[in-house]
Amino acid sequence: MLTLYRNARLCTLDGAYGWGLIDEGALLAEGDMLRWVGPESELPSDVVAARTHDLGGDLVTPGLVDCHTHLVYGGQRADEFEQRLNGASYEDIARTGGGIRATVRATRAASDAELLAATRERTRTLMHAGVTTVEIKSGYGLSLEHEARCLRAARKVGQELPLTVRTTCLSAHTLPPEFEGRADDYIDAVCTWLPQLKAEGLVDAVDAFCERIAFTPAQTGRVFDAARALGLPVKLHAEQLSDQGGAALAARYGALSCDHLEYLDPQGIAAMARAGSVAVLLPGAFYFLRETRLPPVAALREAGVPIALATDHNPGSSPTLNPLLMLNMACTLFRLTPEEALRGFTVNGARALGLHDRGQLAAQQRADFVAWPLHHPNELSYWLGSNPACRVFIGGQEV
Ligand SMILES: N=CN[C@@H](CCC(=O)O)C(=O)O
Ligand SMILES: [Zn+2]
Repeated sequence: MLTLYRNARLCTLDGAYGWGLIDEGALLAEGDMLRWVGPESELPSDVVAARTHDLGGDLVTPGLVDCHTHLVYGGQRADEFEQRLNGASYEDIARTGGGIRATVRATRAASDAELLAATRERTRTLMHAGVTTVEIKSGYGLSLEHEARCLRAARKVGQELPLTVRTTCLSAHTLPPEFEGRADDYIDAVCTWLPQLKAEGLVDAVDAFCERIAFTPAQTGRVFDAARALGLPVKLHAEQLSDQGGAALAARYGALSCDHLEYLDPQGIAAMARAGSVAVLLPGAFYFLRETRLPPVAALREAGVPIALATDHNPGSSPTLNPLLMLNMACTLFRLTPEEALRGFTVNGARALGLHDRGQLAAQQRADFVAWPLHHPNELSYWLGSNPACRVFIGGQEV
């Protein structure tokens, strides 16, 4: 059954460059896939659509892809925000039992129902802001039982809501207190959990935090070996607070993406370019932690590394559910162009998840799109902190 969506100003992002604007455009979908995209005047004359939607002249973009989030957690960390404003650093707080470990305590204390309800609410907020595909990481459970609970909550939300949820196992996020002084033993344990979590259908990818306050490159490599043995793709929190050579390591495993990257060096960039890994930049965390070291955007561009953006929603370093604010911050803080920012939150975000059937408006792409009451796509990164009332279509259905 064909459905026609007409009277739209399309921003297709089709091709490698440019907005791909089509005035008075139309989309034709069959089921959840686009079959034809173009000017309404060129719609094939033999098309008989069973249903027609008038999009009222709105700007229509591909659905947003939030490719890096930590949406499953208990509690919040406003107290640490206050501590940092009184002089403590993110690393100081982490080293004294706060930070990720504080959220691990709150997550373990939350019931299954509370975790599910909180995750559902956060995901729903993102969806109504234009997100049609979201990645959700574990990483605040840090035991087999609690990591499984977090990943189940993410999977359940993907079954309950119409958007696509991709799950990532981030058990190597930080060392849980019961393994204090035994980081290698903890990594051994994580490597034994992965087959069980995968067997339950809970894991689409594997991630780790390679950093002074988390795991070494050698420990990260062991997690990646275990992922590779299971045929699972990897991603990495790399070079956020220091240069550990994490991106180059991840690239050797063909990583889908390396994320954060403020301290990425030229060797890391070259390795990512060779491996085809996406650079996921996270302006929310950069802003919220008041980082000063900028990710090497110009060098990434020059090397042809695709750049994606994400909210990185988490309670410690990026407590935002506002994708358009991330577009604005990527432009103002990282000097991305508005077009690069939108590509980062659509087609390149999809690539960072290994998905090639979404992120552009073109035939054979999913019918995931957003109708915005705006005239030009550069406004998506312009209206600072406000969210235009958008209409979100996932698989051709308005949500
Ligand atoms: N960098 C590591 N992980 C998260 C923050 C975790 C936290 O502070 O709770 C991030 O992506 O920013
Ligand atoms: Zn993260």
